[in-house]
Amino acid sequence: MLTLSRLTKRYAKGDAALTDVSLEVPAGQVVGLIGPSGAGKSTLIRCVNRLVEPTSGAVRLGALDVTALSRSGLRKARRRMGMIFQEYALVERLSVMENVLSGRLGYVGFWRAFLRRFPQADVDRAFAVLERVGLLDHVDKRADELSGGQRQRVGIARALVQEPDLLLVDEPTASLDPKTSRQIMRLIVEVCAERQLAAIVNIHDVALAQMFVERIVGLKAGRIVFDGPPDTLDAAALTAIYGEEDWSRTIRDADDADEGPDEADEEAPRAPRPAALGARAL
Ligand SMILES: Nc1ncnc2c1ncn2[C@@H]1O[C@H](COP(=O)(O)OP(=O)(O)OP(=O)(O)O)[C@@H](O)[C@H]1O
Repeated sequence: MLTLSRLTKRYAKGDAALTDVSLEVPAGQVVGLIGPSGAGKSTLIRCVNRLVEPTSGAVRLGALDVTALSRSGLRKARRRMGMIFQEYALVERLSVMENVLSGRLGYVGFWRAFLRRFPQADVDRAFAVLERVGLLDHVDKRADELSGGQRQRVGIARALVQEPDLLLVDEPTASLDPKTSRQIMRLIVEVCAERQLAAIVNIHDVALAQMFVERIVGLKAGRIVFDGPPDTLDAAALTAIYGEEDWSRTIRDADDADEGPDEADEEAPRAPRPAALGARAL
């Protein structure tokens, strides 16, 4: 369980980017974080692993108070938090396998990492995650020989090889075509279910989020203004998040929601809709 309690971030000279954000994400749940540009989505994700230091409030992962950790404690805690980026953040001249193994750097000593002598158990783990993301045939390819979708699969494998409890995902599909975007979202949701990972996915594409995640959180000007299942994200909620607009073409109505994505061979996992997770009017 990831717990954010009254998380606030005020950048130097800036207004508050996050104000009193409280959120609980249980193991296995994928939250789609939506909101207009500048709403604080990236700041929120980065405050969780303290790439950005929160000004106040607390982040807990299970029983661990991440906000109270020293530098060395934080290094260890970050092993438990996999991060996936929009631009993949791969080392272009390194192979797929080497990029994935870099996810184990938090576990191996400096010299082993420097000499790229990873323990066999790490190599075995890397093969296993590469098989899961469908890249076993590409392990020796250089990262710069891959398509965008394949690169993002490497990014996902690198996060998974850490054996995290939590995935922090920042715009994973922003550089991908619509079909590849669905495949990547599907993969993220599936691996979170398989491994019982909590995840926060920062995503601009509302329809894509609605298609795959079981819970949507809407941020506006650093505050949570919506929290509920995707089929409760109606015109009023979208207006609360983004402002006045004709939302009729954006909203997936209940009938569409039951149909799921259109490719028969790529049925999206039906996100559970826990009865307890009602929309919060905020
Ligand atoms: N390093 C920084 N220094 C000062 N202000 C910042 C910094 N990073 C972000 N901000 C400000 O904090 C606010 C939230 O920014 P953030 O990048 O978290 O929003 P976002 O919702 O992720 O936006 P986008 O969807 O455009 O990526 C914005 O007003 C932004 O200008």
